[in-house]
Amino acid sequence: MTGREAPAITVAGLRVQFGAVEAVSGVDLTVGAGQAVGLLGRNGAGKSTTMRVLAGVVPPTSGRVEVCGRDVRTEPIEVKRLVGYCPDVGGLVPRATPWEHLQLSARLRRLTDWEPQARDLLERFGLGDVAHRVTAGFSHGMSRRLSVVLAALHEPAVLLLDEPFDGVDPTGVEATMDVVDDARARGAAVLISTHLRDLAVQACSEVSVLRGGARVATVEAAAMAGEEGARAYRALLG
Ligand SMILES: Nc1ncnc2c1ncn2[C@@H]1O[C@H](COP(=O)(O)OP(=O)(O)OP(=O)(O)O)[C@@H](O)[C@H]1O
Repeated sequence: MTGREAPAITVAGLRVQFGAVEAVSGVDLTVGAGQAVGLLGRNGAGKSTTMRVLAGVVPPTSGRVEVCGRDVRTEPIEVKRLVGYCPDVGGLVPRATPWEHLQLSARLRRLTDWEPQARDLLERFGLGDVAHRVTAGFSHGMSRRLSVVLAALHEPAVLLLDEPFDGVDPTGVEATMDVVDDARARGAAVLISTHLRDLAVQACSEVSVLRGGARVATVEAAAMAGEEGARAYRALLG
């Protein structure tokens, strides 16, 4: 299968073991080009670990994980090139400014003509005024916003957003929704892990629910909306 024919994200029978802890014990997931899928589940369900495997940060213990047809195990550099990843925590250098983060990211990815896109993203996320301030003093929401900006800079084929809405105010949420919509419009695949069910419904076409490291359901996002969706979600959480 060539990269062009493959789904943007393929996860089949993923297991991840950390010593005695089985963080992921059977996740299957497919995200096609132009699709956004939400990952829901309780704390410790395995959402971030699944994201980390897709980002090439954590190796799978077993299973098949591919990004645009590239195996995360055998083609990690190519996978990192294809993916834009907003981790759930960390990832920012306290002594560096947003602009320096963007410069570094652009250099590592050998991007050219990236500055207009970087300025546009910083403005959209309300970070224009702090572009040259070190991130050490950033609030949680500001750091989240910058992490989304960094994930989106190179217009990746696969956008992985882990808790992008956590502690983010409504304008930041709106900017993130725009980034997701833009990504889908240019044919990228988006995977969003969040505890905010309503925002997952808003951003995504499908939602997968993880429980105890395994996928228990994949449903149309609309099925998770409102009071009825809340009941359906609670039933899936067990
Ligand atoms: N590096 C690690 N070493 C040991 N255990 C880990 C490690 N990373 C994750 N785990 C464990 O794997 C399980 C799944 O964690 P994960 O962070 O993937 O869950 P999550 O669904 O993202 O949770 P949350 O919603 O709280 O962010 C948890 O039991 C966690 O303690």
